[in-house]
Amino acid sequence: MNKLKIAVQKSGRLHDDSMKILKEIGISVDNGKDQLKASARNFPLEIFYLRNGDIPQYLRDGVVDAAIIGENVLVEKGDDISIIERLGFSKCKVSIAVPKSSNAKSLKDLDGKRIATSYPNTVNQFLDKDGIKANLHIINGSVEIAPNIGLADGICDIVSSGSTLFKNGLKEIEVLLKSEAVLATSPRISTENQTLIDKIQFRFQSVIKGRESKYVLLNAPNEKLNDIINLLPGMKSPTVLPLATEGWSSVHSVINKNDFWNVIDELKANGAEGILVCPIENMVL
Ligand SMILES: Nc1ncnc2c1ncn2[C@@H]1O[C@H](COP(=O)(O)OP(=O)(O)OP(=O)(O)O)[C@@H](O)[C@H]1O
Ligand SMILES: O=P(O)(O)OC[C@H]1O[C@H](OP(=O)(O)OP(=O)(O)O)[C@H](O)[C@@H]1O
Ligand SMILES: [Mg+2]
Repeated sequence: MNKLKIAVQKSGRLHDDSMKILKEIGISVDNGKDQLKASARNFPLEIFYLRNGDIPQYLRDGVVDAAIIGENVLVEKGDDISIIERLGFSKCKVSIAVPKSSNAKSLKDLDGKRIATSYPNTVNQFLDKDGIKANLHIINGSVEIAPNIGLADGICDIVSSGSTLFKNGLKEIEVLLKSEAVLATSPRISTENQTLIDKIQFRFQSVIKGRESKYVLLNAPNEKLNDIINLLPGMKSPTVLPLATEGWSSVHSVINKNDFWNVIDELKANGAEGILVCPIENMVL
């Protein structure tokens, strides 16, 4: 039987969240940690466990049909690869940083200087855009140490919490790009497998929408129902059911999880009581 081949990072920062989201879209695999390939039990799909940095080439060659990969890796070496879904995890930045004592305020100030990085193509794209030149020192890891050992005047690397920069006496001066895990597809995907990826993409969308939303239940005095409903628009409109207690209703709605904290005080001020906020597994619109 024809199977969709999807790559995930073998080990590293993307692995666990990639496996988690595959599980949430209903793909179940035997623990494949020590295997390089695993078959799903309940979908025509094979998972290939690969290095994140190698995945763009596998996609380009059509060895895999799709992949969960860091967007920054596609900027670096996969600008011909299509992103079909942003997955909302492994969020980070690719930034320029310099020693705290440096006067440089942006990449432009590193004209003619030395920059250490694992992302030379990305840095070059931005250098070319600004019409400046720098000497790139390409290293595979521990980039933040380079200025301290006299190897570079600045660095370009991944920044998330900023603690690695801080520990190495560096400061961020420019964010080149923001990145998150994405679902990307091969330019050589077959029509048959495109149909399978469409099915999978729909499932990813349902899970991501669900993760962004909360199901809210509350009790409201009837005279305040309209005000409360206006605060909770819901997917179509909120569900309103009478409570056994005269003059009260139960209101059910779906709300963006970030919006909830913005309306909670107003809900309470309008007399809402017994507010429950529940996670949503999937949301099919
Ligand atoms: N500190 C971080 N916080 C959030 N996301 C990060 C962080 N560091 C890296 N990432 C994201 O996770 C991806 C994988 O990072 P990781 O360090 O595990 O592997 P890698 O060294 O880039 O890849 P490989 O699998 O080729 O060894 C990166 O491409 C980036 O998108
Ligand atoms: O801003 P922070 O939260 O400190 O994260 C940034 C650090 O995380 C990544 O390294 P990682 O830990 O993945 O190690 P690696 O260089 O071996 O991949 C990245 O290369 C930075 O060094
Ligand atoms: Mg890393």
